[in-house]
Amino acid sequence: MAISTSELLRPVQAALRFDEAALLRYAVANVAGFPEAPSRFTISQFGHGQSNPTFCLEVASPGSAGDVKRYVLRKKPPGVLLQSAHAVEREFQVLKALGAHTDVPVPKVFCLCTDTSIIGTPFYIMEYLEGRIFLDIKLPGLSPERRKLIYQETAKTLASVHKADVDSIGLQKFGRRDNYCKRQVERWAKQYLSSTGPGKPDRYPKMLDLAVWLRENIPAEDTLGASGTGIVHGDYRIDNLVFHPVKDQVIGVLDWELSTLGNQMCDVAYSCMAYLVDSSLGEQESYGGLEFSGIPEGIPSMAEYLALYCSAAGRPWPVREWKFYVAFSFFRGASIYAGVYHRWTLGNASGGERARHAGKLANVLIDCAWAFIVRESVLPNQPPVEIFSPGVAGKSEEVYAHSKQGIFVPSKKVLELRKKLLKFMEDHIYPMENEFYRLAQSSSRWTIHPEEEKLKELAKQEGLWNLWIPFDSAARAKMLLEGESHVSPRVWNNNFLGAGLSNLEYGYLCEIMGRSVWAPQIFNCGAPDTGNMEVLLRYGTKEQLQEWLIPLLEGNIRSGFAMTEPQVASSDATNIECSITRQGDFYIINGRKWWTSGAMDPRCKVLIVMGKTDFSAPMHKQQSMILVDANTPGVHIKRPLLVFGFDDAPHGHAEVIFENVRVPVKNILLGEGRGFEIAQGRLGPGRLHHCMRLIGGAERGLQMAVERALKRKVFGKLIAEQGSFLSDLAKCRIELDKARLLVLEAADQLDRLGNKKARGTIAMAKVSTPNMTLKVLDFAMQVHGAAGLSSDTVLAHLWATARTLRIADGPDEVHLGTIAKLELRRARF
Ligand SMILES: Cc1cc2nc3c(=O)[nH]c(=O)nc-3n(C[C@H](O)[C@H](O)[C@H](O)COP(=O)(O)OP(=O)(O)OC[C@H]3O[C@@H](n4cnc5c(N)ncnc54)[C@H](O)[C@@H]3O)c2cc1C
Repeated sequence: MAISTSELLRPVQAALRFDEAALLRYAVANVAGFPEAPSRFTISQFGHGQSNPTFCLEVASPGSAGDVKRYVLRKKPPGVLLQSAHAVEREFQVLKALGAHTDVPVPKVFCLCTDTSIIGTPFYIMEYLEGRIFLDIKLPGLSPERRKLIYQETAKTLASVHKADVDSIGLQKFGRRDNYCKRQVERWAKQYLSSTGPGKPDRYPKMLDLAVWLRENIPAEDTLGASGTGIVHGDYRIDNLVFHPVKDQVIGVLDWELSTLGNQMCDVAYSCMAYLVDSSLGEQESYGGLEFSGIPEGIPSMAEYLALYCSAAGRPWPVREWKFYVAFSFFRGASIYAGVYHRWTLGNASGGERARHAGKLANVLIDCAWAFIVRESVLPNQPPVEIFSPGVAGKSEEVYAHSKQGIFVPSKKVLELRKKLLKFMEDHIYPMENEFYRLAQSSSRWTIHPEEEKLKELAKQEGLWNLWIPFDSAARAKMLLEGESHVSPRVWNNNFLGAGLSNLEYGYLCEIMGRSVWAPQIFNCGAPDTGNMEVLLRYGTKEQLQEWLIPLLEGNIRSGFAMTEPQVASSDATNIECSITRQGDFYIINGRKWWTSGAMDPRCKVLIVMGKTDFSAPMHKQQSMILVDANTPGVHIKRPLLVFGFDDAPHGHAEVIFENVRVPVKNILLGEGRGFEIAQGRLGPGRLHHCMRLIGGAERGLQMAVERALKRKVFGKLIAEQGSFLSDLAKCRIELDKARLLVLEAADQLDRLGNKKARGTIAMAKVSTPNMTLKVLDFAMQVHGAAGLSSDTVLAHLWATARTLRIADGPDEVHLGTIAKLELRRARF
């Protein structure tokens, strides 16, 4: 459980007492609003913390009916101090700048006193923050959901500190930014030497070796002093944060004694120390951190915490340099604890008797550094993404927030986007449909209508571009690509990584795009591009992202997904026969695919091909996915396939032969044998996007049916006045709204629980939505009479598309099998 700020207060230690009357006179004169002749003035000391002694001043004004004001005083410790340590003047400076000019949560500072005649040392007075402090990093007594929120907030707050622009808040001279690590290694090495040795506590030789290793492994980025530099807090830990008394929100970052400017990744590594070592002072058997003692449910792993930080701060994933930063943190900690221990031997450690253990702890940290250095791997190559899903906690708060209005109520942001989208459809898409159809039925059908590219630019300008990208996938790509000079600034400036929506939020927008078969691609939200981009966002390497994802995000190229083969039942992908065989630095692909949607499009430049890299491996480890440049020799586009006579030009569904196609090894996605894993990641959201679009198609059909029925008379009455019409209309509305709710529920589950756990509901949506859409469109066609079956209305094309989706992305029977299997499993347990 957390402890409240006031619970940390203790009587002042005898060695730290000072002249209270002098302080009172000073405070009255220098702190605005400080009661002038208080009826009560008491001082207590915060019992937590080791460095600068910190006190609570309680002041009651006369006649104020017992109202007590609280302030916090922080001072240097008495006695001889190490040079540059305990710099309360610097603490004051950084708190003042951050408080005045940024959103970083810090206590307000009132005055700094450098006159040592008042209470013996310099001090400053600041705001007292009543809130919760989590002294135990395991957060006992909290639910997993709240633990996750507390750690998310901790990572985000550190990112907010690091994002402060020191040049514009007057802190540009607060420290040097270049060569920070190099200078820090020397500083703490020197400090260690001055706290240990002859006549002082023993020196640990491994510490000297550690200094050598660090000097030899300083990251190249350290010399640059540009990106990744700025404010470094220096002691950023969860117990230096004050959380709001009720909400899981940081209201104050404390203890800025070690703050400076420099390489901020040092700060991040330091804030991860709790995962690796328990550095609380005390007599203990083991000093193992969370990774050793077990990470309590809800608390993210170190890699996840780091990913949260990198995402919030917009920093690249530090896989190469992480060993240095962590080892440096241990080194610095060891030097600090050696200093604390030395001061204890001299009798002036502010932490009192607990400081007797600091010497031992310093040596533990040195051993931990070496244990970390010799680890083979310290971080996954790519940041984990699961932690970005809102989780149960996000959901429960969301549900609570919405409970006054209903669960599926779109946010203001979504409503605004929806309004814009509806207008765009009215102004630009519906009026162009006939024109698009005309070209698609002409001899130039496999070319792009010039208006399409113009509308794409307009959609970008309107902020209606790539709305499908879920925020967690965007976060991973940002981490991998941020700072890469050859990524066009357009990607960042124009929100090409989406609007930060969840799948649920996208659901409200995608269905509007689904009202016209031409719309999704105008917003770069069409299949199969979205599924292919999702694969790259989730599983691509940095190089793959640069080569293929960026042009796809920009809408400069299109893509295809080649899995289905004519000669085998492809609803069971284990049957696939296409071979992907390694030869030196290349893979050779041989196989025959069909229904590769989009492959006829002149802009289609890349295909994701699924095939087998190892025919002898276990069933689900045989398949791999590989990126194939569509212009590679041996890729033969044979013919477009027709769906009830529609060839869907200029997009098309192609039969493609792969004949000895040579593809560089770097094009493999995720690794050999990982094809099924990727398919799971791709198909979940992709299937739901189809369903969302179908809801829109059904909605348009229903609207057209009503409009027709209100205009056309049969046997003396409007169709809308016929009883059979009314009853069918009502039934269609019921079916449509049922399916919509199921799709939204599946999207919500996808956000909260992930692909695997949401698969049952996704399967239900995937079966019910095309079947519902077919019924509604059939009704609309019936109301239109023969016109409904012609190409004079959009109904026939919408119907043909809906019919394909009882087969494409898995036939109904396969999804029904999934639902039934889960149902039986539920019954058994
Ligand atoms: C318009 C359209 C676009 C497409 N786009 C693409 C694309 O871009 N890329 C791509 O790779 N593929 C694409 N496909 C192909 C599609 O994914 C496959 O058609 C689908 O997976 C089914 O495979 P299949 O055709 O080989 O049918 P089969 O596997 O031969 O199945 C035939 C039938 O068998 C029955 N069946 C299957 N499994 C079961 C079961 N477990 N229980 C009971 N009955 C069962 C079902 O009735 C099923 O329809 C597209 C298809 C269409 C129509």
